[in-house]
Amino acid sequence: MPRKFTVKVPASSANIGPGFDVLGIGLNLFLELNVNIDPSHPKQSANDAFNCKLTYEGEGEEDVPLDPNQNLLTRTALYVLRCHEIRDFPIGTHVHVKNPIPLGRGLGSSGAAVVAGVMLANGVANLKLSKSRMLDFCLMIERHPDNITAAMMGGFVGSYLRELSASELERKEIPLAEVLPQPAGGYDTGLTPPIPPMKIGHHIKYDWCKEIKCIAIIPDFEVSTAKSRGVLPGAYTRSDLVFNLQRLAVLTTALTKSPPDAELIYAAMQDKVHQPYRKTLIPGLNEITSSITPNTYPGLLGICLSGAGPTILALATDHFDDIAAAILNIFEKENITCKWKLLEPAYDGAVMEEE
Ligand SMILES: Nc1ncnc2c1ncn2[C@@H]1O[C@H](COP(=O)(O)OP(=O)(O)OP(=O)(O)O)[C@@H](O)[C@H]1O
Ligand SMILES: N[C@@H](CCO)C(=O)O
Repeated sequence: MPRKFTVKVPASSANIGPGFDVLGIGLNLFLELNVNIDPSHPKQSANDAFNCKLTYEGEGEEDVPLDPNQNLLTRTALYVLRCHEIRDFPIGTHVHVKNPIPLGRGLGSSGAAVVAGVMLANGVANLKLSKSRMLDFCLMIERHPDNITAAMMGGFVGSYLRELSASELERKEIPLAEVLPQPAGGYDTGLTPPIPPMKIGHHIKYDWCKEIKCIAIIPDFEVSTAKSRGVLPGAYTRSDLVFNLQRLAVLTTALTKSPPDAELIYAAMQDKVHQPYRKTLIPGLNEITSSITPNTYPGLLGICLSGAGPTILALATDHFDDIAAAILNIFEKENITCKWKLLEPAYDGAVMEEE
């Protein structure tokens, strides 16, 4: 019997200033997979490894590999399938990807792809995994929970990885290349995929004051998360950690209150753990986070780097065009062009709809 279903996964913004690797917001920009399984069309092109034909439109269409052996989405799905002793996609699987999330810009494109890959495996093989169990699989691949949790669960979330026992650590502290061998056929060499321990990630969904909108200013260059993590120090001073913890504690509640308190939120979105180090990768970041304030721009609540950058996230209740123009202007002085989007939280997170 032919089957059709759709998977939709939101973009996300992580950190929100002081909440490095902790806070995330799912955003209403959705990676979409249209999945069609028709056993009467077993093989359609030379690239159809593992019974899967992959087609793609949108952000990344020039660069994203369409070989299921190489593509992050299908490699993730194959990892989950192999953990359930399933070798291939069902015969005649066609996955069409529509992606509006820019790659390598700090809007959680890789987190969305990983979540979508896990949901794809769950859907094609009817594994009936809960969202919480699917999160475990995602966290084996992307090992900071902020984007992944926001993409899977939606809304404004705080998350942590639980401390694992020594025997669980043996299974989790596995090189990424063993979880996601590239090509995905690496499992054929006899490697058994490492099955995730249960409940690796824990999260809480905060309320969100609905008047607060999210302005994303997206520069036209990429900064890979790996590179942006590479510039961070291995240790911090106590005063810098306390600075962030104090603000984090205030921010998670400040963003739930109506009307929002701009002075409180602006100060609570300051950070000393990642943004100061990342300004070497993102020209203009320092000026943007220090010169555009609620005093000079009414309606603005706070500004931060989105995820690992280079996108800037501004939270605001009003005057969105003026705030975006001020940020675009600073980037322009650095010869950086940008596009911008007015977004809102994606409250429901990832969804699968069967036709
Ligand atoms: N839809 C997709 N299909 C296949 N691969 C993707 C897709 N989206 C992202 N990727 C892979 O993830 C990489 C980008 O991941 P990276 O973590 O560097 O940035 P990001 O997730 O966009 O930003 P951040 O983690 O800061 O929010 C891309 O270069 C590509 O390899
Ligand atoms: N918390 C992560 C988000 C990017 O994936 C970082 O800032 O590096």
